[in-house]
Amino acid sequence: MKKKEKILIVEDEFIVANDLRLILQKAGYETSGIASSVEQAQKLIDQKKPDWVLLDIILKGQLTGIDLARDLKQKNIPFLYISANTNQSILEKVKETKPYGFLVKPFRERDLLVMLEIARYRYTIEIEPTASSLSENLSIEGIIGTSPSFMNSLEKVRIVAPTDTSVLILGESGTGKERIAQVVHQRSARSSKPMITINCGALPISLIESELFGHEKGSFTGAVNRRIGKFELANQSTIFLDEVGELPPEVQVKLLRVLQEKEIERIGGDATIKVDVRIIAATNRNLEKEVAEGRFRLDLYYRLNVFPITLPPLRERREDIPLLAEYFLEKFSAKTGKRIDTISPQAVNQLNNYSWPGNIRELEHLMERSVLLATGSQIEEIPLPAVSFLPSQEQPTHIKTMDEMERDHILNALKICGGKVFGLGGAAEILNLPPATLYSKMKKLGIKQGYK
Ligand SMILES: Nc1ncnc2c1ncn2[C@@H]1O[C@H](COP(=O)(O)OP(=O)(O)OP(=O)(O)O)[C@@H](O)[C@H]1O
Repeated sequence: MKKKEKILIVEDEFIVANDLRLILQKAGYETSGIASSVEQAQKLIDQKKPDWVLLDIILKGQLTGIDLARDLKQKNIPFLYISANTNQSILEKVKETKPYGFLVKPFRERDLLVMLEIARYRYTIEIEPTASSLSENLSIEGIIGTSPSFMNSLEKVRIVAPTDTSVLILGESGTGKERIAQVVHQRSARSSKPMITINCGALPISLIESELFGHEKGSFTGAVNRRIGKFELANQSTIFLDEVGELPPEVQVKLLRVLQEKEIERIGGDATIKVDVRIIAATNRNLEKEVAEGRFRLDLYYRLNVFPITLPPLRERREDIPLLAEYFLEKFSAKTGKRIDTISPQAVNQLNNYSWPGNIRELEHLMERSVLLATGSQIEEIPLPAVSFLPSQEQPTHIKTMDEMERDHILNALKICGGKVFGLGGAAEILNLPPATLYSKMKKLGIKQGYK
């Protein structure tokens, strides 16, 4: 070993912790101390900056080793679990944190040292490519995310971007469709000209046509000047048709004609104008359903759906939440001049447990608000909207009593947790309540256990 690596032991059983310390020291490692709770560990991490962390799962206090692992991931400190707890639901959570290993207690000295050696080897060979692929994502396009589902979409972007093929970007609101459209354009031979964007859902029908194709002076009341439409402006560049699913049928026909003929006519004009435009369209609607229900033309759907790219909702790429949160934290602390560099484990917990109906945009706004509200150097709490826990049909129509509110809130937490009350991923955890308190509240409010 060239330099003595510093290892922090996070373990609440003193005898095991001390044993670990002796084994490590004998093998030539330096120990950065012993912590028996997440809070204590965080202090030691800030003070001693360990190279590795050995992590037990159940610790003193409310937070577990898995909560700390999420924090370590953000700080890029590698870790290994040492625990007797091998219950399947815990292992699932453990896997999500991507540890460098898991040692089952009780263990022999040799088991620990071999696991550590392999983990250190893996870390040194992995850290390089990980850092460079991340920095490529960050610095070239400002696109954050390394989850498999998102990487899959990015791979499609890389393949289609340099071609002239039409692209259809699908995904819920706020998943980054416009951002990805920009990347497609920037990575194409058309990038020297700006991409022209039109939001098909934001214009009254009477204006869309003249927005898209332009009009001649005097062609209708109010057309006091000639106007160049977006298609003409996008000549030799890319046009981004956002919310294409909102286009009214009359305009769908005209759009189809442009795509087929590659020429436009300004309203009130008689000349046809050749245009060379690459099409990127996006929608958060299910276009197949729109076609089936007669709201979207099948022939236009075929024209647009040449190369579909679906962006996953944030709740299906949860691994990316901490990365994105950190990215926005940096962005907004730089913007406001506030020095905020960490997110508390409680707040990380909130981020990880929320359903993100507004996807990346919602996360971006919440991080901006959190930065504005923060008073110290850490984000303590994320101001999540309370009502989004309520399914829309249960939105309050009368003023509820506090008991009713509490009952609804607990029922919703239970629903999200699949009826699980205590333990990891249980309602007590996401409500930040001791299980006994939650049980007594449930009893008082008449909520039966086993509710799903
Ligand atoms: N991968 C990403 N990394 C960093 N920021 C992102 C990423 N994807 C999206 N964003 C940011 O999230 C916000 C929402 O993205 P965008 O407007 O592209 O979503 P959208 O799917 O087009 O939304 P809508 O359907 O509501 O128009 C933007 O501020 C964008 O810059």
